[in-house]
Amino acid sequence: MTDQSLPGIVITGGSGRMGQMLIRTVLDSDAARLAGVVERQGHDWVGRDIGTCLGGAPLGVTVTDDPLEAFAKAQAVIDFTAPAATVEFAALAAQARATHVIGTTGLAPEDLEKIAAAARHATVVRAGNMSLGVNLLVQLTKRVAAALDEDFDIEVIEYHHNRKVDAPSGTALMLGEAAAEGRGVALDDVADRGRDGITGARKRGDIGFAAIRGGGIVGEHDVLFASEAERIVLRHVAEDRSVFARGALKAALWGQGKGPGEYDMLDVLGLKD
Ligand SMILES: NC(=O)C1=CN([C@@H]2O[C@H](COP(=O)(O)OP(=O)(O)OC[C@H]3O[C@@H](n4cnc5c(N)ncnc54)[C@H](O)[C@@H]3O)[C@@H](O)[C@H]2O)C=CC1
Ligand SMILES: O=C(O)C1=N[C@H](C(=O)O)C[C@H](O)C1
Repeated sequence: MTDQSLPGIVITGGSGRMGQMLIRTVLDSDAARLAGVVERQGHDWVGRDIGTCLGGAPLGVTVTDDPLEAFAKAQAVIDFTAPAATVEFAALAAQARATHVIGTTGLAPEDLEKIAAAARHATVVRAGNMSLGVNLLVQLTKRVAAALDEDFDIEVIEYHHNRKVDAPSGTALMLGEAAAEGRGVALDDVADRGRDGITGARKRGDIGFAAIRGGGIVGEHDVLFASEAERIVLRHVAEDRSVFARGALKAALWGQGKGPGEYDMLDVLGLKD
């Protein structure tokens, strides 16, 4: 029997790679209960019990395509879907006063504005990577970039599976932001996000990005600092998606009782400078 006093969590995009991992993580947790699962309209899981969708016994949670109805019965929403869906969910989670944990990447500036508006009414935790390791790497990147001058070229190289739809990855952008902050510059002024053809020599001070896509790679990120005489590489490898799901659940629980506002995983993990 599920303990109804535990915080109720809704997982959006429940059939996705992250959605399934998140559902299993919540079901395995002693600190939270699965309050709902949302999928897009027309998806063949809608109307079915999530336990049977996952190939097991019924769990008494029916997959719905009505996000507001699900959010209204929950304390938190964990959302790893797609930008258009996440913007819609941000407004609905705010309406339901549920903590909104956003893992979705590829968000455009106008999407971020809408999420910021929702965060005036509810707690939002958003990060392009929810793992402990990457968030430590963010802080390390900032420190190394601050310690080195522009004799060191900075490149962020990311590796992902062949189904990923956005580039650079959300993590690569977090690492680029950290490197820029360490250097005391704005990333928008120095980012070099695509090289093809006669590009000319590399511009001193630029922060470059490269995206590799292949097979089932879960997610790997290198931050390269290269001078004429030496190279430093900071690297994170996600061996499986559970690192993201565990971080997201931690964020959902951390958000309980927090006031409205937009937070990130550095807040959740206590890693802010
Ligand atoms: N922040 C982090 O730590 C991580 C972020 N991600 C990001 O999470 C997102 C999802 O990644 P994956 O699970 O690999 O993708 P996926 O394509 O396997 O899953 C996305 C799911 O969202 C569902 N969806 C789309 N629109 C919807 C709507 N309007 N309503 C309900 N459900 C909807 C889809 O049907 C699908 O099940 C991507 O943006 C990815 O970059 C992935 C891993 C870690
Ligand atoms: O799409 C993915 O898979 C991942 N997306 C996130 C990103 O864009 O950085 C995090 C992780 O690397 C996996």
